Amino acid sequence: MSEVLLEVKGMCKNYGPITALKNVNLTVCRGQVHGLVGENGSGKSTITSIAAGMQPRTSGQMTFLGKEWNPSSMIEAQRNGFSMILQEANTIPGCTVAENLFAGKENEFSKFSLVQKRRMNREADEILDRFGIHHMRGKDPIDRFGFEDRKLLEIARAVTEDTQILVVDETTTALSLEGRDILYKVVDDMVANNKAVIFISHDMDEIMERCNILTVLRDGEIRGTITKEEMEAPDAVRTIRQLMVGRDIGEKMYRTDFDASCSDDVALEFEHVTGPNVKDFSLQLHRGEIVGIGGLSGCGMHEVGRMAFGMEEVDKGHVRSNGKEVLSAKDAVARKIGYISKNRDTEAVILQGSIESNINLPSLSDLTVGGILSPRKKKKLSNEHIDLLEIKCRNGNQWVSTLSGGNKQKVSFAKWIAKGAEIIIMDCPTRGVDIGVKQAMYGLIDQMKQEGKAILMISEEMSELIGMSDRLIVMKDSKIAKEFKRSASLSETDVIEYMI
Ligand SMILES: Nc1ncnc2c1ncn2[C@@H]1O[C@H](COP(=O)(O)OP(=O)(O)OP(=O)(O)O)[C@@H](O)[C@H]1O
Repeated sequence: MSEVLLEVKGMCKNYGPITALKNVNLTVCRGQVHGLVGENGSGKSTITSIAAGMQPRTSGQMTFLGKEWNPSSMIEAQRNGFSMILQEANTIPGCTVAENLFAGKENEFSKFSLVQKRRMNREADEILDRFGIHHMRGKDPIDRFGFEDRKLLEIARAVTEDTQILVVDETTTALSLEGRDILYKVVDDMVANNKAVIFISHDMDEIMERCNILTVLRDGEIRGTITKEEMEAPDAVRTIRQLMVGRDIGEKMYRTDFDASCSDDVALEFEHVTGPNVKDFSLQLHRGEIVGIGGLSGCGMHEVGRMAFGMEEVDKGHVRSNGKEVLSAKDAVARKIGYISKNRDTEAVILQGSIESNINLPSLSDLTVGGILSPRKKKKLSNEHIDLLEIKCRNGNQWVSTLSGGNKQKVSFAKWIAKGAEIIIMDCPTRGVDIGVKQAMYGLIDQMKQEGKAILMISEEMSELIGMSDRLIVMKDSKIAKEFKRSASLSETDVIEYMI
């Protein structure tokens, strides 16, 4: 075994009555891409965030580079060679790219109490270039960039020459396809330089391809460690899934039918729509139809979703639902349009609110009896959907901010199902969700189609687009580049050809 970098012994973490970690032992060595896998809420982010100095443990010991390890902040951990890329975007709005890149390190650029902005911008550009991120410059305002680009900046911020362990916490699903290549190169370089990566992901293909050792967690406990040799066994994925979930969940993920029929009724229509990053986009989405949209970063697909929900200005053309113009997000909700934003923590859920109030939010008018909100109806609706999506929580009163990433995503999905939305725009709907729940979500999406709902699924996950869509639209440079019909022979290579 190569040199041990991080050793965690008997770690426990309690949040009041909630036990997040029970007696966890973990060893990370040089040269490892150490996968941490487990269902949503199993404790993956808790272990890594404690080791990265974000929060204290309840009990247990850690050593890093052979010494006792008790970092009191992320900055302290990073200075000592332990960095983490968080699940959600963690940039400061209103600042420049360089100010974000060097947040907490401003002193390195100050002379006579003044920050040397030019030097800061220049050094930022050099760092960005080193990572292959040429389209962002130090002087640019961060607010000009979308979620995917801000995530790239976080990668550049987290990794320095001194980084010995990098934690990648469910980062790939937040990235565009090109962004993933940048991340994978960082991971490869870490291994080539005999450092280590702790890699958290729900994508089993990615885990099997990238990692050379795996630790499986369930309910805050380590359930097994799988070596490289064991990962190469023919039934390895099945064994790992069983360890994660505690039961055999089978192989079926997506729809198995190839019947792309739907109603002739148009539920949502884009007529020659032009707006920010979208040019002359036309589409008719029918009742009982799932239309997928895919493309590379900046292709315009996320903006199409925002326009459909009245969140983005339309400069030219029309967006209509049931023949009437969609004027605003409020108007969209009233017309039973739902929208799951990719930007989870800032747009899809209210973090400082309970699970119950988040799930019920779009449905408040339906939960009113004689002008007064019915507490019984509120509780019933939220409890039904907590059960339906298996949201891991104590009860509906728990704040969304205290949920694991995947469980927050389930809340954002649940509220539109609870509303009975007729048209649902889903931007990366299964982001950060574990395999068992993903399977359940695909089943629900298929059921919605059967019930005549209209679904627009925007995604970076090629397999889910191909697996679920009746029609698949590829966008490139703000326009539609190609439309595919549902087919058993459609492959990822066919689709990617039109993206690049
Ligand atoms: N501040 C908090 N208060 C209460 N419970 C919390 C808090 N933070 C985390 N938890 C709980 O700790 C458990 C472990 O969460 P953690 O985020 O580590 O899961 P995870 O395995 O990373 O999940 P995911 O795959 O969804 O990201 C969850 O049940 C979560 O609700």
